[in-house]
Amino acid sequence: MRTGASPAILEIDGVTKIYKNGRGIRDISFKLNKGDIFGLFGPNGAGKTTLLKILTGLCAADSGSVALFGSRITDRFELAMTGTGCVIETADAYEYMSGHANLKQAARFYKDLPAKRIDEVLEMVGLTLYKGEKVSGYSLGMKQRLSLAGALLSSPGLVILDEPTNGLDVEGIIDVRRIIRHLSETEGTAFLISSHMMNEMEMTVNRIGIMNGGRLIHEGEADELQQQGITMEEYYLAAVVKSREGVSHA
Ligand SMILES: Nc1ncnc2c1ncn2[C@@H]1O[C@H](COP(=O)(O)OP(=O)(O)OP(=O)(O)O)[C@@H](O)[C@H]1O
Repeated sequence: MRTGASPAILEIDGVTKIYKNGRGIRDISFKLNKGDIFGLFGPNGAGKTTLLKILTGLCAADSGSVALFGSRITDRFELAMTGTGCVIETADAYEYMSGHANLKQAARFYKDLPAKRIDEVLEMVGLTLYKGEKVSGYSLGMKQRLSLAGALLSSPGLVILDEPTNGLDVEGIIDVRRIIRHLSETEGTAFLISSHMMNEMEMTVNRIGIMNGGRLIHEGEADELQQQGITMEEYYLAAVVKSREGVSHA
């Protein structure tokens, strides 16, 4: 059971970012606690990537605040990002290097990382057999797994994943879900996972946020829906349709 006393791992408060074309995200607020697996769902263009980019410092919000592990990213970016692993959009790996060599390169950014950690994360994502092969010969799914391995290198308390099952086959999707659940249960790692493929993630998340048209139109516990006897997909479609009707009637 989670207590309200422990500090939030991630706290987003009133985040707004509007691009020059008038689109973007408005007034987004929610919190993540230790071990939470938060699924951020929404159709294409809902604003998920914009939010994740703000959370990881890739772009700045117009207003609102983001705190990671109690530190605001605008005040103490490096401190806030310590303990956060992320994969935003397709991660770039050096194609001419092996998977292992790529991770060795990435490991240089972290102080005091034990050498065996690289093999540990490769094992977690099921790439041990292929670790010596050049990334140029990897499938998209293998590249996704390598990105995930990179995000796990520093044993982060929060992992942010943008569309983590993109390009994965069924087995790969099941593996990614297994890794996420295992780390949440055994290490208390929190995950923020954005996806427009709700059915791929609904068995993994314990909390859901639904974005549409730049707004968070629903936020709550995943099992609330089970108690109501509706699937996450049914709820999602109803929420998105309702918010569209709200906009068109406004
Ligand atoms: N750099 C940009 N300049 C102008 N508009 C942008 C920019 N990036 C995103 N947008 C717009 O902001 C809105 C939110 O886009 P965003 O990429 O965050 O959505 P998304 O939910 O991640 O969608 P997808 O699943 O397609 O990646 C969209 O209307 C998009 O067209």
